[in-house]
Amino acid sequence: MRLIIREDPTSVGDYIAAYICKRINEYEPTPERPFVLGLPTGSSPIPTYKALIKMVKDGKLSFKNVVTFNMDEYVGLPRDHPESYHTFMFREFFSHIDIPPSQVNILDGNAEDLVAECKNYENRIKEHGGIELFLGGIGEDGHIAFNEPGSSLASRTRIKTLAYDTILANARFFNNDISAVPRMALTVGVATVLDSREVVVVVTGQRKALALSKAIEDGVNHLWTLSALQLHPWSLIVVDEDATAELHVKTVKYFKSIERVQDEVELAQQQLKARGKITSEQVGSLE
Ligand SMILES: N[C@@H]1[C@@H](O)[C@H](O)[C@@H](COP(=O)(O)O)O[C@@H]1O
Repeated sequence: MRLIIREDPTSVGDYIAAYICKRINEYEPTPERPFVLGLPTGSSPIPTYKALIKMVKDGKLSFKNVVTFNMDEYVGLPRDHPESYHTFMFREFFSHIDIPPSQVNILDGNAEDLVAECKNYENRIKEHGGIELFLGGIGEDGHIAFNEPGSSLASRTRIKTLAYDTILANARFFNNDISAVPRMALTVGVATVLDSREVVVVVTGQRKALALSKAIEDGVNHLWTLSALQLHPWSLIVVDEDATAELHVKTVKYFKSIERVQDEVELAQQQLKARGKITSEQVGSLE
């Protein structure tokens, strides 16, 4: 696992957007071999989406050959509700980039058969050859997607009842009316995220500091589902200074030092690639 620390949420967004841009461009996606990208909602990824939109507008990046899978969706909220994750994703991102809407996958929280909807979603991901890079966010209780505390670390896409903490946290999007927050959601599972070839997680703000320390300084634990990332061979968490408030100084120093080494390794790999010694797929990463 790597941890990248940046000054504020805007710099975090810029870093992640540049990272995703690089990955997509290196992959050289085509209609036959699209780049499969997992995406989150929430306020934390908004600076990333803004930076990605700018890259598309500046002609540095295209989503024409990208297929996306969103992490989660509320159950029972009309698709055109301002707080549905469908609405969120088109408002904050998809409407501003060049992705064909047919390449966007978002769970349908109004499906007649929710269990079948979840099963089909997993199958669709498999049919696309799995997710290349899953971008995620976390809740204050350390949940990734809607994998609330106590979720199985082997979980797959399914229906979840939201934890009271999450309902309280998300009430801010529903005029602070707790009763308006849906009680259930469809969400990819922890194992669905872990199956992705690469996972990048955005964590910003002091209110996420405890979750971050539990996820990276304590052991793998289903009460802090982000901690499952410790089992992933290629994961990256990008945080702002506020989110590091609960980390040990030693932890922060360690991760800052490996960022420098990572840069050197990446440069050496790019040089090998430029000299035709390795392919794009072989350009590795340091864990
Ligand atoms: N289901 C979503 C999560 O996927 C998201 O990570 C979290 C964080 O939201 P924010 O970034 O607004 O703190 O919100 C919801 O709970």
